[in-house]
Amino acid sequence: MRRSRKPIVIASRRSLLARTQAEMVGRALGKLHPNVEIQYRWIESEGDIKLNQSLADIGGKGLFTRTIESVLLKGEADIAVHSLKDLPARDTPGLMIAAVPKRTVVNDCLIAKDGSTSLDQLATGAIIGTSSPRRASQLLRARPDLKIDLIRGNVETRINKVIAPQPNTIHYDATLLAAAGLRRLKKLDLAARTIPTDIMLPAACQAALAIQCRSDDHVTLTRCLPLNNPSSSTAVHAEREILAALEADCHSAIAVLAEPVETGDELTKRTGDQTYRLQIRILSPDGSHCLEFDQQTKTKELRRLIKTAVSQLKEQGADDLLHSQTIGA
Ligand SMILES: NCc1[nH]cc(CCC(=O)O)c1CC(=O)O
Repeated sequence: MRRSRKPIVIASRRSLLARTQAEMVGRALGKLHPNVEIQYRWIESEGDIKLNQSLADIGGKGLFTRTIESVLLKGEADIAVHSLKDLPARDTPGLMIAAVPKRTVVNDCLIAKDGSTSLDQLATGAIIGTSSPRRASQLLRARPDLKIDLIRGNVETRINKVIAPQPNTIHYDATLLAAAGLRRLKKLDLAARTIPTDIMLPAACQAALAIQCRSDDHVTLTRCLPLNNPSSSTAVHAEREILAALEADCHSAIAVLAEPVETGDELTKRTGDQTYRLQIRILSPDGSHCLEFDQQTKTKELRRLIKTAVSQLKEQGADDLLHSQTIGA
């Protein structure tokens, strides 16, 4: 086959999950543009190098993504593929999200050494490895007896730290991981152990991928556009708007989920007049205080609902909860 057009260079982290995701996007782009060569640039991010420290301590959310973003800004790649939940809520100047592919299962999964598949099966005082304030506070809200211990490393490392620990290392009874990542890594038995969202609401943008490019690169933008799923995109942009408006950071125990509600109604599908359910949960580190928002609206009213949610949560004291110190700090 003749490959005459400018190649598409995709930048991504080197971790197995990041690589798998980048290759999923690469394959989809290859199918759309059979005459365009797809190349990859695998990049070591700061977050992957400083694995023994808490994410919150070493620079927070942007850590995994900013090295890759700088490669993109320098023109050394055309596209970056990220887990959208790892991207800061506001776009880096000069870059934009060109497409959000269809989002898969949003839940977290319980990975327990004894095979427990729900929180109530865990032994009293079980030690749960997580460095996520969101997961820790919701765990403690459901089960105040649990002990939380910091855990870091990529997905495979964390599974091994629980299931097959090295001698003389910290013992963990369980950890929580996103089902979406486990599925992409083909760990389907573990991905089946989902926790319902009424107990464990996911992080904003969990399970969604971001295909990012330079805002002025119209060729690449146009090439990526067919990979965009409009309802997943609307949902995650709503979630990012909420994080930005609340100025949530990596210390914040906040969960946000905007979900298209299945009405099954043909007219709704045709007119795109989709209903979204917006859920927000903000907690104190120990889970004893919890602010919640849960309402539905149509696409065209979503902006207004976000504003209502943000002002309501702020009135109820969200700022104090969001900026109090949590585990890992
Ligand atoms: N911060 C790590 C990270 N970023 C995205 C995912 C999972 C995949 C996703 O949410 O798309 C994970 C691991 C995890 O939380 O289990």
